[in-house]
Amino acid sequence: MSNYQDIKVQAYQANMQLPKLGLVLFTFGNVSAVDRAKGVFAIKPSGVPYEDLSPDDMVIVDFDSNVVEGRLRPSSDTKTHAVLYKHWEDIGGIVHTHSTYGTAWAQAQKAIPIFGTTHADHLTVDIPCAPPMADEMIKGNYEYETGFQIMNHFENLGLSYKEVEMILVGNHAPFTWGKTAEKAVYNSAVLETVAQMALLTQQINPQAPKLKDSLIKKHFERKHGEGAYYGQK
Ligand SMILES: O=C(CO)[C@@H](O)[C@H](O)COP(=O)(O)O
Repeated sequence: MSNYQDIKVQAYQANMQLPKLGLVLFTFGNVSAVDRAKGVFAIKPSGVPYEDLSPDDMVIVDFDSNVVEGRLRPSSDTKTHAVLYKHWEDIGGIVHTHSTYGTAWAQAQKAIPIFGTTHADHLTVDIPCAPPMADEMIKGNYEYETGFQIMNHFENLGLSYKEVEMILVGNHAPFTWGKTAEKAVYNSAVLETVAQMALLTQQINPQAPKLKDSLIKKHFERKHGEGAYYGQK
């Protein structure tokens, strides 16, 4: 039995949610789960169909992207996950998908506007879209630089990764994170449904206004504020 069995199982189970939720096709996408005490994370191997995966196939990697344990090559996006784990100390899981609607907004290089209460139930700002990667980053350490592209965009916008757990990378696709891999998958599903709703909203009414501040506050706070009353005690 591996010393990292817990995170291997967490990463495996979270990865298997992606095709179930319709967030990936073929071998697209990847999920990782971290063990902060051991300084490693478990991530999907690269290019292996979801139906062929088992917990033992998850690859254990440290925050400098060195493989610590595993028979298979880790996800091609491993360095992006490693950069985010290294610098954003509270996150426990990361997801990358090429889900259709989220990716369409990323390809259009547009943040997803906060049009409705579904969006405000989860975050109070537009879902940010980082600029596409510059040529020197693409020629250099591409996936590593993608991690910094994400972090720099959060810093430029003055956003906290603890409050906004999702981003689009321009020309590429969504990344989400959370306290656990399971929460990061939930965030990917939220991003995708909100992306679809926003696109339809703009098609129906190209001048659709964004949600007013009072409704943003009401919906976010009734779920996440001090006096939250959404759901059961
Ligand atoms: O971003 C991409 C492809 O552009 C990747 O996310 C793949 O969709 C999945 O790659 P592996 O995790 O299997 O290497």
